[in-house]
Amino acid sequence: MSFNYQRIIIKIGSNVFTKENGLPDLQRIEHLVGQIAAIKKQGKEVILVSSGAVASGRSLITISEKYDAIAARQLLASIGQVKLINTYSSLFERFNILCSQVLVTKEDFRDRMHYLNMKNCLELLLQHQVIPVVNENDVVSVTELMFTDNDELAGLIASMLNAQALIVLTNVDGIYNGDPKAPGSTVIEEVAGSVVDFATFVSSGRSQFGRGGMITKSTMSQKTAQLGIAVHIANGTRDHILTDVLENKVIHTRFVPNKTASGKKKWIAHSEKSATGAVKVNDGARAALISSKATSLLPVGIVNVITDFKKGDIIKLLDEKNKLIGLGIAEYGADKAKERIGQKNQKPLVHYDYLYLQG
Ligand SMILES: Nc1ncnc2c1ncn2[C@@H]1O[C@H](COP(=O)(O)OP(=O)(O)O)[C@@H](O)[C@H]1O
Ligand SMILES: N[C@@H](CCC(=O)OP(=O)(O)O)C(=O)O
Repeated sequence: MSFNYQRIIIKIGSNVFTKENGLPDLQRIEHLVGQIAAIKKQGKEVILVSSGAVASGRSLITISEKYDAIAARQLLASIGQVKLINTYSSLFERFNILCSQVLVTKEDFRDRMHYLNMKNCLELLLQHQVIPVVNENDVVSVTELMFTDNDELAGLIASMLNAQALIVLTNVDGIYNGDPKAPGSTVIEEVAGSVVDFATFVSSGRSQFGRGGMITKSTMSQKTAQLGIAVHIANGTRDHILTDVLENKVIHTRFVPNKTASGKKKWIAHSEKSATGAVKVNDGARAALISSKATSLLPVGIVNVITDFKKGDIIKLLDEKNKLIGLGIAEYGADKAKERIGQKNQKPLVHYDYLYLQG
């Protein structure tokens, strides 16, 4: 059985982009671009999230050791991103495909305006048959402003664009049930349903040029799959890997997407700690929500926005006595919710399918 996804995010990790000597692996990149072009020619939409700015910078300049790691990374990435995008651009050109550069920061996912600008631009690029090449803006993202790594960024892009699948290419065959190098460790081929604690068998160590390691891949993949997006973790250093993953012909790890609304609710139920915003609802809304009828939270029943949030965030629903009634995914951000407080005939703030009510 092959996977017939229409919108696919492909993430190329530092370790796939880079050779052992820290320089870009141009042959590998060329081979991957050929496969992406073939996928695109089938009428599918592809968004590429690619690491490699620092590695590309390293191939162009040597910098003195007197600079600290942060300054060195900024400098290398700033120089290297030009080379990275030029490399992709000239390789895609061979297939008459246009690609574009999209550099983002963590802040762009927190700020609603930035979020919508980014989403609208990516949609527009896809409508114009362009392959967006996304990377973190390493020049401005330093220390706490940074994504854990580009896996986190790829997961956010996948849910923002409602992709069917995210393929994460790394330098191992998938997630192993122990140390990948230890004899007897095997690749976990399928992760479905209940939440798995990967920390028990995935070590926090990362490979030579990676940033987050396999733990962030596992956490991000579980979250993304719970939102209904399939995640495949596969070995990008193997030939024909993308076509083989899509044809289900190669061993790798697949996180089965949660297709049921109840599964999504289950995931939301575990997400109280990640809830960013909170709204207070009136007694009428409370009664409607906890009744046996499937009811969404409408602005007419909202009394107050207590803490701000953006579209897609998990928010807490509190009653008039500040008791937690449930959690849900916001269909729009706090600004719009505030404008609509108490108004009739408005779009639900939380759709029933994305609403979990405390028992
Ligand atoms: N249980 C495990 N299964 C697979 N890889 C693991 C595991 N534990 C640790 N790793 C390490 O995670 C690395 C991949 O993550 P990372 O360094 O972030 O790569 P990338 O740059 O491709 O994102 C592997 O090279 C491997 O050494
Ligand atoms: N943005 C950086 C890469 C960040 C990073 O290392 O991410 P990852 O490949 O996921 O470990 C770059 O382009 O060099």
